[in-house]
Amino acid sequence: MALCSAFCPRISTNFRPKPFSSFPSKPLLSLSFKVFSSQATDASSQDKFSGRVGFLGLGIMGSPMAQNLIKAGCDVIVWNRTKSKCDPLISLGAKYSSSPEEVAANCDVTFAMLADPESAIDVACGKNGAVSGMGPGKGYVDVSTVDVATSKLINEHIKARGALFLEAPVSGSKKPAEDGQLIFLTAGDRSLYELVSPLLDILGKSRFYLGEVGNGAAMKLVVNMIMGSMMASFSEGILLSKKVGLDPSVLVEVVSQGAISAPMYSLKGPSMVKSQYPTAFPLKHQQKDLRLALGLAESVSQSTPIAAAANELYKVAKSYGLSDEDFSAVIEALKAKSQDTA
Ligand SMILES: NC(=O)C1=CN([C@@H]2O[C@H](COP(=O)(O)OP(=O)(O)OC[C@H]3O[C@@H](n4cnc5c(N)ncnc54)[C@H](OP(=O)(O)O)[C@@H]3O)[C@@H](O)[C@H]2O)C=CC1
Ligand SMILES: O=CC(=O)O
Repeated sequence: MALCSAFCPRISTNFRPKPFSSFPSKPLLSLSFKVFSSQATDASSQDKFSGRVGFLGLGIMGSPMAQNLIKAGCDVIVWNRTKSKCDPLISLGAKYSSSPEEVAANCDVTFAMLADPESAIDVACGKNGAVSGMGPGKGYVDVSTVDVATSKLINEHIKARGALFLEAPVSGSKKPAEDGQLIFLTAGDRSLYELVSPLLDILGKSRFYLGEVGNGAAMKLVVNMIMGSMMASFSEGILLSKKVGLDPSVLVEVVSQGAISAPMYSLKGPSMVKSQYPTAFPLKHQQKDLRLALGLAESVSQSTPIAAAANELYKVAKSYGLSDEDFSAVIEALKAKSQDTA
C-alpha cells in the first residue's frame, strides 16, 4: 500500500517549552531531544522542542497558529508579505525578519502557511526565499495545502541545501487553528517529524505520518475534494427544501440528528440559511483544492464526476465575486443559477 499510515494521537496537553532567554542558538539537529513517545503520559517524560521557530504566512490560519506557538512559550520569528499582519504577533513577543530567507537563516525550524502552490513555491524558492536561508541542521515544515508536484519541488530545493523537509497540511479551519485542534497530515523526513511533534501537538489534536513526500498533500486534497462536494450537495438541499415550502432551518436540524450528520453542516447551516458567510475557509481556496484534487485524479485516471461538478459550481461562485467569502457561499452560485434559468 502506498500510503503507510502511522496514527499518533495527541498526547501532550502540558508541554512547557523553555523560556525565550534560555533558547540555545546552536543548530537544531545538534540539540538534544527525545523522540516523542506515544507511551508518555507526563511532562517529565515528554520531549521538549527548544529551538527557534520561524513562521511564514500569517493569514486566517497562519496567524492563530503562530500565536499559539508564542503563547506556548516558543521563540518565534515571523514574516508575512503584508507586513502589518505581523504586528499583533510582534505585540505578543514574536520577532520579525524582513524576508523568508532571513527567517530561515535565524531559525532552527521554519513553518510556512501560504495560499496556494504558486505562493508556496515563491516564498520557499523565489528571490530571498526560505531555501536561501536553509542549511544542514535546519528544517522546513510546509503546512500549506498544495499539490504533490509542488511539495516535491520544495522538498528538492530544501534537500539541495542539506536541510530536512516535512509537508504537513492541516485539516481543520479557523476555529480549530485558534483552539489548537488541527489535524496534521505529514510526510517527508521522519526525523524532522519526530523533532517537531511537540510543536504539532501545540497546534493540533492529532497527527498522521504518511511516509514519502506527496502523500500528505494527496491525503489533504482527497479530504478537501470530499468536503467541497459535501458543501455543494448541502447547498442544493437547503435551496430545494426552501423551494418546496419546507423550513431550511428544520432541514439543518434533521440532518444534524441523522447518519449524514457532520459538524460542518451544523456549523455552517444556520448562517447559510440566513445568507451569511463569515469567512473561515475562503471559497477561492476550496476551489483551488478541488482543482488540484481533479489534477490528482487525472494523474491516475480516476473518475471523479461529483468533484468535477462541484468544482464548476465554485468557479461560478468565484465569477460572482465570492472568492473571499466563506466556501459555504457556494450556495449563492446555485441561487444565481436558478434565477438565470427561471
Ligand atoms: N482557512 C482555512 O480554513 C484553511 C486553510 N487551509 C489552507 O491553508 C493555506 C492558507 O489558508 P488561509 O490562511 O485561510 O489563507 P489566507 O488567504 O488567509 O492567507 C494566505 C497567506 O498566503 C500569503 N500569500 C498569498 N500569496 C502570496 C505570495 N504571492 N507571496 C507571499 N505570500 C503570499 C498571504 O499573504 P498576505 O497577507 O500578504 O496576503 C497570507 O499570509 C491555504 O493553502 C489553504 O488552502 C487549510 C486548512 C483550513
Ligand atoms: O482546508 C480546509 C479545512 O477546513 O480543512
